[in-house]
Amino acid sequence: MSSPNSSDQSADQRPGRGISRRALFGAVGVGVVAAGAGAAAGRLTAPDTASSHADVVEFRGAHQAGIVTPAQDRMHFVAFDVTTDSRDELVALLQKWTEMAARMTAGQEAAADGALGAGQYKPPSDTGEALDLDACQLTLTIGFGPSLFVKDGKDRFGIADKRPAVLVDLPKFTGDALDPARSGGDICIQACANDPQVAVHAVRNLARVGFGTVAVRWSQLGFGRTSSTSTSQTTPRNLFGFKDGTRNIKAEEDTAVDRFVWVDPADDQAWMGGGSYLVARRIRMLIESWDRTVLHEQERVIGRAKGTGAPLGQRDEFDELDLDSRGPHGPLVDRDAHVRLASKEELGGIEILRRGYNFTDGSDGFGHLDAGLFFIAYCRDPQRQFVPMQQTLAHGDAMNEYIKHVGSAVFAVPPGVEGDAFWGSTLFGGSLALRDEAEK
Ligand SMILES: C=CC1=C(C)c2cc3[nH]c(cc4nc(cc5[nH]c(cc1n2)c(C)c5CCC(=O)O)C(CCC(=O)O)=C4C)c(C)c3C=C
Ligand SMILES: [Fe+2]
Repeated sequence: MSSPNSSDQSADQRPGRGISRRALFGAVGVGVVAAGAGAAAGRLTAPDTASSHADVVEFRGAHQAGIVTPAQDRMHFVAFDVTTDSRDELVALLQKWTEMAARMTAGQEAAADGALGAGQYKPPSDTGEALDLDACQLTLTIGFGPSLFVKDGKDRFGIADKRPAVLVDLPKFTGDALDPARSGGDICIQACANDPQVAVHAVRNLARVGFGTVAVRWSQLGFGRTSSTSTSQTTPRNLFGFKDGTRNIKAEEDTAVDRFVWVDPADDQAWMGGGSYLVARRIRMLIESWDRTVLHEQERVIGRAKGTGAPLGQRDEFDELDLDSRGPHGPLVDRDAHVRLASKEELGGIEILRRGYNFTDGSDGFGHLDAGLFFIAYCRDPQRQFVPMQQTLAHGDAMNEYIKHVGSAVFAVPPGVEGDAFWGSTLFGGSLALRDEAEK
């Protein structure tokens, strides 16, 4: 597996990277800035390292960052509709976005001297709310939805024959209560960072320059990662209070990552080689019902102990999940327990990489919290991995009494950008250098 894009150098120290936003406005000790930024932003869960606000995650690489790179604490996810019919305009935006993303993930303004440099009589080309903040491990990950390729039977941008066969809308699952206004989209961008303001700043600036070419269809803020994607991370908890991500695929598991996450160029469409597929599900958690449920039932539903995260009948979090273990009253892990039905042992060996976030979006007007899990999965083939897994859960999961799927989307996530490539250049052709040449 190639390098997972990770770097612990701060943006200020990186050679040839230009000046970071924070360095521009005066250097303060990193620890001070990190503590201040986290406190001001009301961070709810502790990051794994003290320096996680200053850290830069390398933008360029064989794979996009934000997939197997360590999951950050906050997320802003956005889905766009493309509003132009012009392929050239779309490609120009993807090129512009790539340059902005490379800058912002390095802790720089969206454009050089963007917030103040254009003077008093022009709108700034950086909105400014991240001026004093570090990179905060910002990652920006782009994906293309099925409707970008073909919509209402129309080949919108001359790429219909490049649509991978597995990139189709997900089937309706039993119990789905999907809101079309929170589903689908032509393009998605997943922004993750250890400070919410950094993630929101990135999405806002990308949406701002997209005006006239794309329009925001829906977006979701998330806090408190609900998975670990690296063995260096502790397992966080979801809003049911359970450790979530214990048995997730970890970046260090090269064989599993190659088998279940990265698309092989020979799979179908060569332009997707080194990419992945992203499945997003907005899952409401019926918190009030859950909170009236006794601990024994909560643990039976999940199949793990709430305190330690250990499989029922075991002692420690990472003890083996033994689905054959039995007690005096039957299987220790119930037949409809979530972890049993979602396990590779029950699903013919299938696995996915989970990278979701908790959300709370106020209340629903009926006295309930609008809270839940913004579930994100990365997989090599959504039809052979996510779909059968979700079909099994939708039919039999004991957890269904306490959750409702209300949003859904699937996107093809192209490989990473290397050299003068741009987001989507393997799909559309061309390079940043060619564009610069043409503009001369
Ligand atoms: C289709 C895939 C999955 C959906 C949707 C899903 C929703 C969901 N999960 C939890 C809480 C937990 N899930 C856990 C494990 C787990 N979940 C999935 C898949 C989906 N979950 C998998 C593949 C696994 C691993 C199964 C295994 O091999 O053991 C756990 C246990 C801890 C862990 O291993 O991560 C919890 C807790 C919620 C609350 C939820 C929807 C709101
Ligand atoms: Fe789960």
